[in-house]
Amino acid sequence: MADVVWSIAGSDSGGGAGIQADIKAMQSFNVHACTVITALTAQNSLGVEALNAMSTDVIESQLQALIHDMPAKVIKIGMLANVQQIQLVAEHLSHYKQTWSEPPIVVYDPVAIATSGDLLTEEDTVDALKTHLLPLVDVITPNTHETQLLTGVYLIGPSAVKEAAKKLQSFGVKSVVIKGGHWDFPKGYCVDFAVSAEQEEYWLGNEAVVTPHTHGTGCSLASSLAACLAKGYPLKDAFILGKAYINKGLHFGRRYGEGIGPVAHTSFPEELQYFPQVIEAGSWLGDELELETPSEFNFSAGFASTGGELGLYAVVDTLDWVEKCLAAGVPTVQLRVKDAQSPTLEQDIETAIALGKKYQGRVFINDHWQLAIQHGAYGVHLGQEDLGKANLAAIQGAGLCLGVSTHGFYEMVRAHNYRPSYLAFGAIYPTTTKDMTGQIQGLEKLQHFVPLMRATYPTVAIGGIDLTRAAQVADTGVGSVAVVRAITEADDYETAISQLQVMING
Ligand SMILES: Cc1ncc(COP(=O)(O)OP(=O)(O)O)c(N)n1
Ligand SMILES: Cc1ncsc1CCOP(=O)(O)O
Ligand SMILES: [Mg+2]
Repeated sequence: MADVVWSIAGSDSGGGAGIQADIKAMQSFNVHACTVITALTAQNSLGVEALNAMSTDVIESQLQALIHDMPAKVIKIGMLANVQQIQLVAEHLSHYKQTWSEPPIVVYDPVAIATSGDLLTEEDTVDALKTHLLPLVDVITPNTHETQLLTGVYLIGPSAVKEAAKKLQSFGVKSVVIKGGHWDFPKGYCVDFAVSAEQEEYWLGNEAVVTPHTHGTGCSLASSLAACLAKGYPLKDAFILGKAYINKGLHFGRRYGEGIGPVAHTSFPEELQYFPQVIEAGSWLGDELELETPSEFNFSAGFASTGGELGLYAVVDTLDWVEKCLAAGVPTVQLRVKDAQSPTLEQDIETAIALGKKYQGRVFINDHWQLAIQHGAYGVHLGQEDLGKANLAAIQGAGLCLGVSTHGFYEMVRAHNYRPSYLAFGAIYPTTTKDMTGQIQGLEKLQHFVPLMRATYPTVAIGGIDLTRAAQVADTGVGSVAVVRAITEADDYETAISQLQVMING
């Protein structure tokens, strides 16, 4: 199925919000937008002059036209003008969810009040939304006003935001994204909260972009998030990309009429400056949000520098392979021993570090950071789940380099909080070396990861890379290619190493 997203929403004659914003945002993420128009607003940059709701027959005919010809991966819903519209759309969604072989993901941006302050829906709709629509919604993206309207929870602080999100989930919504654009907490910041269907909570935040040209931000965020979900990105990635897209759009927003202008529609965000921070416990924003388990880690200090890109990177599990790779001129080697009970673990780590010194190669130790510090390794490689467990301050204090695995945009922005020595992106292709189910990134995503991070970090691509794929991976501009089987299962490992080196280094 092609990446088709439907927008069920109102038309904004001023071109800044509603259907018009949705199409532009979806186009920026290279998905195809189909539209079902629920209302025609007569609107300009100064406000809403009239609202003409479509009859349910007109909405029904638009849905019928799309159902068989262009079924959606994601259905994004914006303005629903009255109870009849809510009931009709809910009936359709319920039917699609039960009968489509690939049921659509439903994203609902509960448009209630325009940026101008004008009401965009009849007042008796809240009960109908709760009864009919919310139980069918996979992701809801209300702003603070809409959250308060739907939940009755007044957002006086971070715990109230969490309480409101839980209440939305109690109405049947799976995941909740509460946008903090109108919240101004902490002062001058824009902080958003998300909780997933699995109850994982996280906050994203950045300094508020100061501009009057904010019309259409809500619709555009929900549409970019919907587009990313249609491309198969996990919600965390879709959300952080949506935020970056809006921040960039606010930066380039401009006036077209007498009043406030619309958020600009630009392109897939590939500039780190527009991305929000993933807020960690122990950081300044984390403290403001009263996040638990404050860590002693100094976020701004950063880890030792590798002095440049890492070139061919061999990930191996024996000393024999460490030595063969170093002797064949591989500049970066990782000892990856997954058996923490191995009786020779410490000895192997010590010897691998000594071999690195002998051959003047960089030897990273996977997982076993205490032994790496103890024996003076060049560096340590850790996964995302290790970031909260390992003593990063000790690794930093001992002057070791730190490499961090990332599997998507959210994780790489999170890793950026720690200012590591390099970032690894994976798995690019399916691999039999490690179970990476649900974490295959593909070349297209790598093409976005590299420009985002290359100016700030040495970059590494890993997972399923072999001689047939290394050239196209290197073409993305990634600084290093990490491989296991391409070396250890090669007929002639030395030839494989030299061929890989040529592909990577040109
Ligand atoms: C260069 C490089 N990138 C990624 C990984 C994966 O590390 P991690 O996420 O810690 O998983 P395990 O390797 O421990 O299974 C890596 N080892 N090296
Ligand atoms: C350790 C690891 N992390 C992500 S993919 C991977 C294994 C890569 O192995 P291969 O190069 O054999 O596909
Ligand atoms: Mg590991």
